[in-house]
Amino acid sequence: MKTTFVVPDDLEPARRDPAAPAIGEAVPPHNPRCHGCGPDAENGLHLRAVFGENLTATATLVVEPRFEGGPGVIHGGIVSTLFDEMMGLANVHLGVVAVTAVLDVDYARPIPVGTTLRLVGRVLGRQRRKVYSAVEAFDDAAGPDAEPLAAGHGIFVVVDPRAHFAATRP
Ligand SMILES: CCCCCCCCCCCCCCCC(=O)SCCNC(=O)CCNC(=O)[C@H](O)C(C)(C)COP(=O)(O)OP(=O)(O)OC[C@H]1O[C@@H](n2cnc3c(N)ncnc32)[C@H](O)[C@@H]1OP(=O)(O)O
Repeated sequence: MKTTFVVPDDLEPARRDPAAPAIGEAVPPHNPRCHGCGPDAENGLHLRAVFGENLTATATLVVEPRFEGGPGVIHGGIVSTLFDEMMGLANVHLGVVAVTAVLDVDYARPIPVGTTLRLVGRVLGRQRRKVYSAVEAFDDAAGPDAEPLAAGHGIFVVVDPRAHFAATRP
């Protein structure tokens, strides 16, 4: 990967919220209308992620023709959306509400329509209100040792949801 995103080397360890659903359980959607994970989002991505060890969340997604950008390949904006969402879902381990401040995407390989992607989001650590997270997308058919097709990083900032969404929630 050729990203220039810098992960600080002095991150504080992130701690799992004891009240979070157990490892192996589904990550609850943060908003039923969320375009990434919401079951009620018309035309949404409907990602279903599962909590994993080491503050990870994993999901699979088939690249449907409606996700096409260049001929026969996934649109880069869809990859960005998947990455934002998968890191946001991994952050649920922490029991905080954190919104995206920075999203960095390394598009390493073209991803053909029809590919089954395995998406793995992971919390790297914290720095005051910031949560640093990472994500990778693999061809699920390529086996466990395959290189990622794309990878990303994010900085999420912990907010008070009542104040942050006060003006916008229905
Ligand atoms: C009751 C209601 C129920 C609700 C139910 C729950 C809903 C749960 C929804 C979850 C959602 C997740 C889903 C996926 C994630 C999205 O897609 S979220 C949507 C996209 N993101 C947004 O809309 C965020 C828009 N931006 C903002 O609101 C504000 O810029 C932010 C991010 C909150 C930061 O503003 P702020 O609170 O004033 O923070 P500020 O004090 O400036 O900075 C705090 C720290 O972050 C750093 N920082 C801030 N911005 C940046 C930046 N752009 N670059 C680098 N560093 C930055 C600062 O430098 C500072 O760091 P330190 O000084 O500690 O080193």
